[in-house]
Amino acid sequence: MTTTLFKDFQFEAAHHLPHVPAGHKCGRLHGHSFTVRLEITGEVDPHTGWVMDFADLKAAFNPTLDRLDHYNLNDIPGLENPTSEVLAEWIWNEMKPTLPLLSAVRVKETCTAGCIYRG
Ligand SMILES: Nc1nc2c(c(=O)[nH]1)N=C([C@H](O)[C@H](O)COP(=O)(O)OP(=O)(O)OP(=O)(O)O)CN2
Ligand SMILES: [Zn+2]
Repeated sequence: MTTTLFKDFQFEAAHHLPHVPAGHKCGRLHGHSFTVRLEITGEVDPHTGWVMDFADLKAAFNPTLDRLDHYNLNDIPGLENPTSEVLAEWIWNEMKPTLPLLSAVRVKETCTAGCIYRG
């Protein structure tokens, strides 16, 4: 039976959305405390009792997190239109090669808004 585990990460970043209608609040430069949840789905190893070590998940994501934290997301190649949807897919594409068990990326911009990308 498969099990899904997750780990949450937080980073601060600025962005604006270049394709919103004129006057839309998100066309202006502003910032968020973003939350990213990585989900990993796989078999629980009967010896270790885990799908993978949370510490290994953290170590795998840290280089990507460092590329996002305290940057203007619009300046990062691939994030010129940094909606939650685009960011979630971008993180998936960054992480899937090193985390083959990755099953979902959740991005939250605010306490009440976000999205989930499942590949
Ligand atoms: N589908 C999407 N819609 C919006 C995105 C997005 O990434 N995908 N992003 C934004 C803005 O980045 C905005 O900063 C966040 O939107 P919103 O939830 O409206 O922010 P508020 O904190 O102002 O929300 P309230 O609940 O109204 O206080 C916009 N839309
Ligand atoms: Zn925003």
